Amino acid sequence: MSLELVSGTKSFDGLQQQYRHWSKVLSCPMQFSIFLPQTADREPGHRYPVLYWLSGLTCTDENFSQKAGAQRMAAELGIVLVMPDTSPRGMDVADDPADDLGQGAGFYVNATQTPWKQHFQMYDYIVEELPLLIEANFPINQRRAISGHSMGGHGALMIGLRNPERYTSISAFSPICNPMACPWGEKALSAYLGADTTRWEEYDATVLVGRATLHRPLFISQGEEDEFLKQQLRPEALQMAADACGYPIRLERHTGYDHSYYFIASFIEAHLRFHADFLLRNRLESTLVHFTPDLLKPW
Ligand SMILES: N[C@@H](CCC(=O)N[C@@H](CS)C(=O)NCC(=O)O)C(=O)O
Repeated sequence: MSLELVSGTKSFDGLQQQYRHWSKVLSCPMQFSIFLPQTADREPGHRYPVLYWLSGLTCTDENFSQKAGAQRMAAELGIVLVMPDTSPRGMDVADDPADDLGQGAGFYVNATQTPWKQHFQMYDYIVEELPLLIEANFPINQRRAISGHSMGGHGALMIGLRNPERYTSISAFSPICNPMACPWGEKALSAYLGADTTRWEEYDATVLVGRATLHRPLFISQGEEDEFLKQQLRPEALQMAADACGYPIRLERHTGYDHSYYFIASFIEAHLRFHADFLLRNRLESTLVHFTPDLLKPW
């Protein structure tokens, strides 16, 4: 798979870049942003761990890179940031005039319904295709963490809970915690997956938390003045499900903050430091909350 450099600029001694590539999984060209730290005191051949960031409704690969101010801490900690787009795009790709369906609103699922299924395979793109591409082309190791915002927070929680062997740690800002039971989720999951709600469960963090056999460190930040909190996000549903099955989650609520990137920018340092604690450890097993010997691998 070849990569085409779209733009590049120096930031905090590292590089902020955008690339285009052909996605076999999504059957269209895709763009992603990446921040590559460049730390003078690291030895030649050093390989960095990666944080994947999934953005929310209406976003592209650029919202986080331009608004969150994450590069300073990523440079200091020595973490690569990978920021994919939120859906397949293009004239030939199905779309909907609403903000919460179609292009810019892929919900990180593999669609099974017409007209979406031809291109909307974002789950496979984020879990399989993109990491392969990143790991083949950049100086990184195979330690991955995942985070995101709103629809992307849903994506990060759902993907992290389903793939604990792939990610050292999971975090989210203002995530859609229970998409099966909120208007955004009901609309998207019924369009992409059809009417059978048992298929929706594999994409709902509140359901998945109860099915997890391996617990990763999980951190959520939520603003109390978030305009979508009560109707769309429902962190209390996830907290209840996690408490019921003994999955430890750290849910921090912040007075006065809303749903915007101003909130993300205010707390991104805490999330990067949280992930660094696990990404930069010597062995993955030290990150396990519940020790499961079968899944231990040297890193
Ligand atoms: N327009 C949408 C919500 C759009 C929105 O708030 N998007 C968030 C993610 S859910 C975002 O990150 N927007 C882009 C930005 O603030 O840069 C609605 O009101 O239903």
